[in-house]
Amino acid sequence: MTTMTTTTTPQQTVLEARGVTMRFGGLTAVRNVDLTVSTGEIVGLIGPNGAGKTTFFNCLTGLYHPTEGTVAYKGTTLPPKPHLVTKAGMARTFQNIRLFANMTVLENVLVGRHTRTKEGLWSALLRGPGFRKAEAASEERAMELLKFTGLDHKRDHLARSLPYGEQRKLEIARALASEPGLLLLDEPTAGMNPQETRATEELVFAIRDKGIAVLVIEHDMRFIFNLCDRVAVLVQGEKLVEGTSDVVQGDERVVAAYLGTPFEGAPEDTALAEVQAAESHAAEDGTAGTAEAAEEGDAAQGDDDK
Ligand SMILES: Nc1ncnc2c1ncn2[C@@H]1O[C@H](COP(=O)(O)OP(=O)(O)OP(=O)(O)O)[C@@H](O)[C@H]1O
Repeated sequence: MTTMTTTTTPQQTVLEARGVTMRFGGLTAVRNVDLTVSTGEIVGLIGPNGAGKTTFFNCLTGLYHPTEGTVAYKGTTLPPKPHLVTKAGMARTFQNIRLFANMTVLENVLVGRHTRTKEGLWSALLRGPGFRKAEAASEERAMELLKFTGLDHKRDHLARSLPYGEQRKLEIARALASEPGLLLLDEPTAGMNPQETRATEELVFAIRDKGIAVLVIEHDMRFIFNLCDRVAVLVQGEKLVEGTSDVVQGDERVVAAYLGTPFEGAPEDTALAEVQAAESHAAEDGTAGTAEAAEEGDAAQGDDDK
């Protein structure tokens, strides 16, 4: 047996979700999901529509109180309260953009800094005197983030006047304003054209290079497989597969889950194998061509065409 020597940089676990389950009445949207994200990692969370991805994000970020399970950030279990989760170091964007539409680009980022200033959210939104004082100190950092996301030239534009792709970038800038160690992105390229998607890919790599771990939900598979060090696949609330992009792309269960087609070992497959075995047995016995065999053969052909 050969011994393999690996050189790995020590990684810190940033996020550790254990046995997360979320039930809505009789519906279990997320079932017993474990997931870890470490420093320096970009992890993807994929799955068909309704698989439970956003519900899982909501459990991680305190919007939902999971029915079972725990969520820890850098070894400390988080209370299910969004502002405390953000304060601890986890920030997120939303599937449906949630900006302050009538505030400027700069103001949106400044509001995102409220967990890192002494002023609270209401003071930031109402722009009280305390906030104005803190604002002066925060502005430099906010401008750095606008530059980083390529929005510095739009600082005084109202958020609602930005094109869609820039609104998504602004959401990311605002999330970064809370100085997170982990950024959760919910469908960051939804509605983007291919150029904007590529730019977002570059932006996520740059965020990772700044030492911020990233967990991203996305339906654009090219984006996910280009970007992620590891991908977890949720299907009907359960984690079906987790691995590198290559492992996930090569897993027939994932393809089957997306296409709704049977895979090797699936019950439909066993039935098909039984039909084929019966057919060849009939052919050996010289009974091929009977009505029964023809019917079974048609059924098998029908399955193949699906
Ligand atoms: N607040 C809620 N109350 C009841 N059911 C909910 C709630 N939120 C989500 N669900 C249900 O939980 C399941 C998972 O939904 P979720 O939005 O998490 O899936 P998703 O994987 O994010 O889907 P998509 O890719 O379409 O965004 C769905 O059946 C959904 O209808």
